[in-house]
Amino acid sequence: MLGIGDDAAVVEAPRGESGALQWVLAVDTMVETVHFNAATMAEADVGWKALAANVSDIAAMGGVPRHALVSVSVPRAWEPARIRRLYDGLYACAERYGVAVVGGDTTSSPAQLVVAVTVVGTVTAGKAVRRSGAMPGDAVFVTGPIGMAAAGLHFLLAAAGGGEQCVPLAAAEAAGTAALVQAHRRPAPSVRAARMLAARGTVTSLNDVSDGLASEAWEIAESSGVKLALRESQLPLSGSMAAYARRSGIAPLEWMLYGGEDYVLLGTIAAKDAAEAKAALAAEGLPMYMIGTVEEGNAGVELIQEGPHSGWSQAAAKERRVSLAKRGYNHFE
Ligand SMILES: Nc1ncnc2c1ncn2[C@@H]1O[C@H](COP(=O)(O)OP(=O)(O)OP(=O)(O)O)[C@@H](O)[C@H]1O
Ligand SMILES: Cc1ncc(C[n+]2csc(CCOP(=O)(O)O)c2C)c(N)n1
Ligand SMILES: [Mg+2]
Ligand SMILES: [Mg+2]
Ligand SMILES: [Mg+2]
Repeated sequence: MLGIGDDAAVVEAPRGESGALQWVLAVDTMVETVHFNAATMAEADVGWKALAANVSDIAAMGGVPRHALVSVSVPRAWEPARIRRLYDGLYACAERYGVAVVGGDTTSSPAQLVVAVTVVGTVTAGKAVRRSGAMPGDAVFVTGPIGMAAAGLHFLLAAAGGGEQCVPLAAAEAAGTAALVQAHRRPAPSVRAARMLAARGTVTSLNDVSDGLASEAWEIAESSGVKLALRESQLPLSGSMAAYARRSGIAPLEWMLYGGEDYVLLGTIAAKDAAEAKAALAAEGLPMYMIGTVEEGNAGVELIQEGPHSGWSQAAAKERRVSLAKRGYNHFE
């Protein structure tokens, strides 16, 4: 009802077509040197990703993102054109996901750029999907490949060589890493997939992958009081990521489990609906990868690896289980 221009925005309380709605609220912040630097992201990418990370949290509740408030703290030295470009990217994301930017705040910053976005969404009353509903027997799934964003970051930092120039996409195209760089700069949260899955009523938990698959799996495991057993061979491995990992001498599994910033959804679904849900999403061109199962037991995450492998004990020749560390991106380590 009232957007930018007054002390606060006014929005109509939502009324659902088939019943009451509830608000879904989230905020996430991006800080220069922590979440990006001059080499890894152009201004427009920062704007896109700051909103996308929030849209992803709304998706992870099974909600629809609707309004955003954008707080920017801008270094004094910035040309106005730079902040305009940041907003071009932010508005491109807003348009893509049907979000109305209804306000925000602007301050100077002594040195670094900080962007904090608050998103308001809605969900059918009582239908928000929590992290706590996973049940033994459920199937575990993700809605997209993982590890690509971390691989993209690795490429960008290497290509920048410590310099301040934003690495052009053409450099990534030449190196065959454009998809990785775009996964890092322009994540595409799974809003449509989440809506479709939540509507089926068989999805028991959801969490978006910001800090890494292992970390998000641990969050579901702890919050649901279950064990998640992930099968390594089922993890969706992007071909370009695997190729770049090989060239860089890095184990792709490290990026897939602990990289983060994928902004795909990790979730659990009643086993009897898994195949049908996957087919329903596929019909809309949306991926859904079954990557494991929920088991009874102490909260934790295990990875099932398939052998044989040199170095494995005889008993573990065919497959073995390893506990995954509760590790991922941590702001204070
Ligand atoms: N400083 C804070 N004050 C109050 N609540 C907070 C604060 N930081 C986080 N929370 C709350 O803790 C919960 C988990 O937050 P967290 O930021 O880990 O979630 P996330 O956005 O999914 O993860 P990420 O920040 O990695 O994207 C949320 O309910 C969030 O609102
Ligand atoms: C220059 C640069 N260095 C490191 C990283 C990696 N990184 C930063 S924050 C984060 C997790 C998500 O953040 P949050 O938990 O705040 O949502 C990750 C994986 C990066 N993106 N850019
Ligand atoms: Mg957060
Ligand atoms: Mg989240
Ligand atoms: Mg988040």
